[in-house]
Amino acid sequence: MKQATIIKSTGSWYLLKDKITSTIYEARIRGKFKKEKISTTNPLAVGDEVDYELHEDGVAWITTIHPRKNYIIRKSVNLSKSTHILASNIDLACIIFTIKNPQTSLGFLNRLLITCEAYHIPVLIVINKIDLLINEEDLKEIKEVTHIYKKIGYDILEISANKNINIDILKYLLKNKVSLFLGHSGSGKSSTINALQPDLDLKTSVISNSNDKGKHTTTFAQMYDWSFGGSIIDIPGIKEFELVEISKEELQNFFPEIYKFRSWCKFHNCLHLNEPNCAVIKAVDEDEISQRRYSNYLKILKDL
Ligand SMILES: Nc1nc2c(ncn2[C@@H]2O[C@H](COP(=O)(O)OP(=O)(O)OP(=O)(O)O)[C@@H](O)[C@H]2O)c(=O)[nH]1
Ligand SMILES: [Zn+2]
Repeated sequence: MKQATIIKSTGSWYLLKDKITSTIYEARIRGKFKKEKISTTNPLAVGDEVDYELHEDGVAWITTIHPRKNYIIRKSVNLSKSTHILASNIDLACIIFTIKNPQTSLGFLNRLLITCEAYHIPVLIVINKIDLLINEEDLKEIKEVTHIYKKIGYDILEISANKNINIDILKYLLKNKVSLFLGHSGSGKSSTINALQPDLDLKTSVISNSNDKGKHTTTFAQMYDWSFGGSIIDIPGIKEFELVEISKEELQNFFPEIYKFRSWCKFHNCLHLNEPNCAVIKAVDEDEISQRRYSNYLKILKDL
């Protein structure tokens, strides 16, 4: 049986890349196979590992899809109740964060982190544009941000895409992994990708939907290989992740440092608001949990 990775998925046809030869084939799945997976509008997503048979006409027929280690979804635009899998089997999400030009709020960073936690995607926080940080205040902020997130256990790397600072280290961290770049508009995702590999040139594939008289265009995710090993999944239109649907009770599970202390709270259903004998509030008072993170937890909790 031949094995491959899906590198492009439009819902009706796919591109896959053979695991051994790296040959790319147009691929299809049988109708029966499709119907078994009714909960999503697309049975196969970029990143999926599959088995296939190559037919004489050069078309690869997908026979099996391997279990996904993780995936990200988006609510379908047309069918509000169903979901659409955007990508799967992601090894690393690179969150591009900036202290200034533009200033990325910690709230925004936290929302991306919560989403990655919920999807079980490992994260690297990349602080870009460090060439701009020259005044005392900026340097203090970068030190504090680094301290807060390192203490929780997140990996952090300072870079400058434009001044080529630490790009070699980033390359090393991305090598042989399937990654995803997330961040605010203007944070420097494209610049960073360009610094890593100038000739990569992510092309946004726009395909018009023939049922819609060509008016409607849809963009699809696609996987591109790095020349240094590994690949990046480009998902047009997900400049920023939306917060996944989570309940008030679940939120704390996605703040690793709150999750760590919760079992010592007096009440098993403690939300760490103002309950008596709350181990999380105590940890905040003792500076074991960052006040800024905790405040943001409360804010997100309130908004849920
Ligand atoms: N000073 C400085 N500017 C940078 C750096 N990286 C990116 N920029 C600038 O920031 C601006 C935005 O960079 P982009 O790479 O387009 O940002 P993006 O995240 O891809 O933005 P969207 O496509 O809107 O999501 C550009 O003017 C870049 O030149 C850096 O390391 N230092
Ligand atoms: Zn508590």
